[in-house]
Amino acid sequence: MGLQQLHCEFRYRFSRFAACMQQHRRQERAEIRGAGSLPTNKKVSVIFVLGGPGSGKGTQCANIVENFGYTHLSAGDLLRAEIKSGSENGTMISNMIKEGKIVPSEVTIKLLQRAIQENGNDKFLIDGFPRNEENRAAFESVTGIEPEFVLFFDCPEEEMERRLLGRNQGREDDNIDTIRKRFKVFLESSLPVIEYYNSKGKVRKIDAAKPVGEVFEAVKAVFAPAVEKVAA
Ligand SMILES: Nc1ncnc2c1ncn2[C@@H]1O[C@H](COP(=O)(O)OP(=O)(O)OP(=O)(O)O)[C@@H](O)[C@H]1O
Ligand SMILES: Nc1ccn([C@@H]2O[C@H](COP(=O)(O)O)[C@@H](O)[C@H]2O)c(=O)n1
Repeated sequence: MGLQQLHCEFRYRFSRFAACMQQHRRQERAEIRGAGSLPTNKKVSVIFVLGGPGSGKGTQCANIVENFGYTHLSAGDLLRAEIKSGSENGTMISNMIKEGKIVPSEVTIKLLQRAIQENGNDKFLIDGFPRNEENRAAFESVTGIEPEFVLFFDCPEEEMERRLLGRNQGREDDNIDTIRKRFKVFLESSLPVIEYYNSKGKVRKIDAAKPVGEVFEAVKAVFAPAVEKVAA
């Protein structure tokens, strides 16, 4: 075999190998979707709601739901419900939450997938997710969903600490030791995700240190133009 023939043969074999790999990866992604009973063809619009612990995400999500027709999915609430349900992952999740650590993405994503699938709405506020780069990349590759934008509640630590210590909802992670751990995780793992979306022009930053009503005025200004566009 001449050198040129050898080169052609190599190129042919390599292109077959590359096509094979591509097909394998496509199949793998489809299988993961199926395994999570994910909406394979449900078209949804998603907004990620991010911010430090106690920045007021849940409070503002309730206002957005009431005014703009979204469904609120809190990753933390779904994890707490999973513990209560007696799931085999319950003890692991409970230990992670007590330590302020981030639960493995596959667990949280399955819960989010199920909640999206079971809900009749097609507009979701996903609160407290993605919490780190692994959450972000896994969600995108498993669901193929990209957020419309990220609503970021920016609040100083002292104010968040004051709010969490006064929340009084019996949460096991609202104690000073766990709160400090959660702040550390937010700074080290969650802020980089917000920076990632910021570099793509997707972050809508809200000054969350103000009173609830004033924060919601700023939130409305983010949502209202989108609603006006649909109505026009
Ligand atoms: N703008 C605000 N001013 C004062 N208190 C607030 C404000 N927003 C929320 N709060 C109060 O602060 C506490 C934390 O708020 P919320 O639960 O909405 O925060 P969060 O960001 O969802 O917290 P987490 O991430 O821990 O779930 C609650 O007791 C809430 O009533
Ligand atoms: N994507 C997530 C979201 C939450 N957690 C764990 O739940 C705790 C409470 O979350 P809140 O949003 O309700 O404050 C959080 O500290 C994590 O332990 C998670 O692992 N992954």
